[in-house]
Amino acid sequence: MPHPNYAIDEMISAKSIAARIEELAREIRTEFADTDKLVVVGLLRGSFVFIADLVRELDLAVEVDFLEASSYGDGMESTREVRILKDLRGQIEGRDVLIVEDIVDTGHTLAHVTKFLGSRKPARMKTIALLDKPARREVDFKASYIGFEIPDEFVVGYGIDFAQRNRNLPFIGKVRFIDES
Ligand SMILES: O=P(O)(O)OC[C@H]1O[C@H](OP(=O)(O)OP(=O)(O)O)[C@H](O)[C@@H]1O
Ligand code: HPA
Repeated sequence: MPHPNYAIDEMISAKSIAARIEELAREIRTEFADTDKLVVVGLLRGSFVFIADLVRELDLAVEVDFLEASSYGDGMESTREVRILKDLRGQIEGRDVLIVEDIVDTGHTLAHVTKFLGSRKPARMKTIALLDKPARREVDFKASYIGFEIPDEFVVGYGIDFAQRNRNLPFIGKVRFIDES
C-alpha cells in the first residue's frame, strides 16, 4: 500500500549531531582506554551513518563488525519480533563490545540483541544509541550512552528510514503527514 504524502521537519541539525558525537567519543575513549580488544558492533541498517562518524572520533584501536536486525519492515510500528538477518563475522567471547544503535524506541531490538550477544560471554558489553524515545518504551531497556532524548515523533535521516527511504539525509527530521483532503 503506498504511504500518504509527508514532509520532513528538521529536529536535530547535522552540526548538533557532530558536536554530540565528539562528546560521546570522549566518554567512550575514557571508559575503554584500558583495552586493546574493543569490537564496535553496528546494528544494520540504521546505524551505518552513526557508526562511521563515531569510530572516526574514537581514536582507539577498534575492530568493526556488523549485525543486521529488523523488526519494523516498511511500517511505523514495531512487529515486536526481532529477526537477526546477518550475524557477526568475528568472535566476541572474552572481548569488550560496544553495540552501536541509531534509535531506542520500544526497546525490543536492543533488549533482544544484548541477550543474543551477551550469551557469547563478552568480557564487557556496552550500548550506545544516538536517539532515545523513552515515551514509547515497551520493555525495560536503557542504553549505556545516549546522544539525544527525543519526544514521541517518527524520525528519519542520518541512517534512519521510513519504508527504506530518507536514510541519506544528513540531519534528523520528524515526519509530518500532509492531509490532502
Ligand atoms: O526500539 P525498537 O522499537 O526496537 O526500535 C529501534 C529499531 O528499529 C529500527 O530498525 P528496523 O527494524 O526498522 O531496521 P533497520 O535498522 O534496518 O531500519 C531502528 O534502526 C532500530 O534498530
Ligand atoms: O522513529 C523511528 N523512525 C524510523 N524507524 C524507527 N524505528 C523505531 N523508531 C523509529
